[in-house]
Amino acid sequence: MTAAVGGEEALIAGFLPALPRGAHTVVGPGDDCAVVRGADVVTTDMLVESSHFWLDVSSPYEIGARAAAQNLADVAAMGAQPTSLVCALSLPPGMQADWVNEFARGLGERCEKAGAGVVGGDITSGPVLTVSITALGSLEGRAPVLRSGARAGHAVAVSGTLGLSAAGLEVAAQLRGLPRPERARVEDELRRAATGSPAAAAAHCLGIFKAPTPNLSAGVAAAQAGASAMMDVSDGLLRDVGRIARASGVAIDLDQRAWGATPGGQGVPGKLAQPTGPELPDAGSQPSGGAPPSGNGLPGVATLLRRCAQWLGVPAGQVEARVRQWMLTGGEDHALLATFPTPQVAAAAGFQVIGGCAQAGAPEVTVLGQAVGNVVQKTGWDHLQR
Ligand SMILES: Nc1ncnc2c1ncn2[C@@H]1O[C@H](COP(=O)(O)OP(=O)(O)O)[C@@H](O)[C@H]1O
Ligand SMILES: Cc1ncc(C[n+]2csc(CCOP(=O)(O)OP(=O)(O)O)c2C)c(N)n1
Ligand SMILES: [Mg+2]
Repeated sequence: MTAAVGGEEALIAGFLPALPRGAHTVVGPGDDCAVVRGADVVTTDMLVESSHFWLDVSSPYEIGARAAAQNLADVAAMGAQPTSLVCALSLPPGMQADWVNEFARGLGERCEKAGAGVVGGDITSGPVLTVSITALGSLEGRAPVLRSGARAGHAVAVSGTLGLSAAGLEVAAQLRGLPRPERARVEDELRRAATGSPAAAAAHCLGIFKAPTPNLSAGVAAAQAGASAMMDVSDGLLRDVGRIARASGVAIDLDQRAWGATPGGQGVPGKLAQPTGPELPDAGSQPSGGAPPSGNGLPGVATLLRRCAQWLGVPAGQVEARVRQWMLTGGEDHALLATFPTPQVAAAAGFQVIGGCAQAGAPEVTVLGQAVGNVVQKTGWDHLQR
């Protein structure tokens, strides 16, 4: 049944039961406004078909989950506890009511897990599917963790994964380029892939692209531990590190821990993504089939990305450079990026240290002391400059 058949009211009545009420909700959906407690921070992010997702790749459940995750990560990045969210949907002609119900289920489940209610929204029609979310959160009496609090001597650290969504986007693009029967065969291969195989890595990255799983509780943990600055990585690590550096008036140098290698270790020289520039050490030569990335931090992420690169057919000599590019410039895993007074404080909050802050001097962001232009061509995503 298309969403149009029962009209707006029937559609809304159909999916409302899938939406969590939330512990901070005084008045939920159904009136002109919701009334919520705990609205110290507010953020909004839109997702637009073909700019953020493809309807032939992501399920409605995944698009709902992703819309929630992207916005909840912004709340967490202030050191706030997400409390509530409103969701506006613009539906293209012919959309099925079941599609909207599944979207609501994905959105609702992620919000419920995060402790947030879905307290209202809007439905309209338009040429492409558009989702617009506004999320609110409570600081629970703490000061917000801004982008501007990093100081010279502070450690730079992340919680979560880097580069998986960017690699997953390439998997999605490769699938979309296949003729129909071949695509079905490859999708089946991804579904059945054996643990530790390149296909399993590709399937995992594709899953993160479709519905990222940021570690939302790390936001409050970082704030409680004394994080000095924080944001979520949506546009790419180097680009977003630059935003903290500029807001705080510090210089930030990242080291090889950012792409899963050991600092000062005997890295095997790897090729850069560009033909020119100095060589950086790679993350060593963990073979595919090594330990799974879960619980293994950024080195585990690099291992997974190497396997995904293999599945994508990246030539062996370019794999290390591609893994580095994904981890340094890929956004949308929505990892939390924070600075802490010391590396020990960062580690105690569950963050992985990837660099440090120094007195400002140009350039603001360097990688092992090198200008980022020597390391990658683009630092991240910009909707208006692609
Ligand atoms: N249309 C807009 N009107 C007002 N402020 C905006 C608009 N678009 C973006 N901003 C603000 O600019 C800043 C940067 O936006 P953005 O890069 O989207 O941040 P984020 O990655 O946290 O979503 C944010 O503080 C955001 O609120
Ligand atoms: C179909 C498709 N193409 C490309 C991308 C890649 N992409 C889209 S937006 C984006 C960066 C995040 O931007 P935005 O949604 O504006 O988040 P914000 O910075 O506002 O948090 C990236 C890497 C994608 N997710 N989907
Ligand atoms: Mg935004």
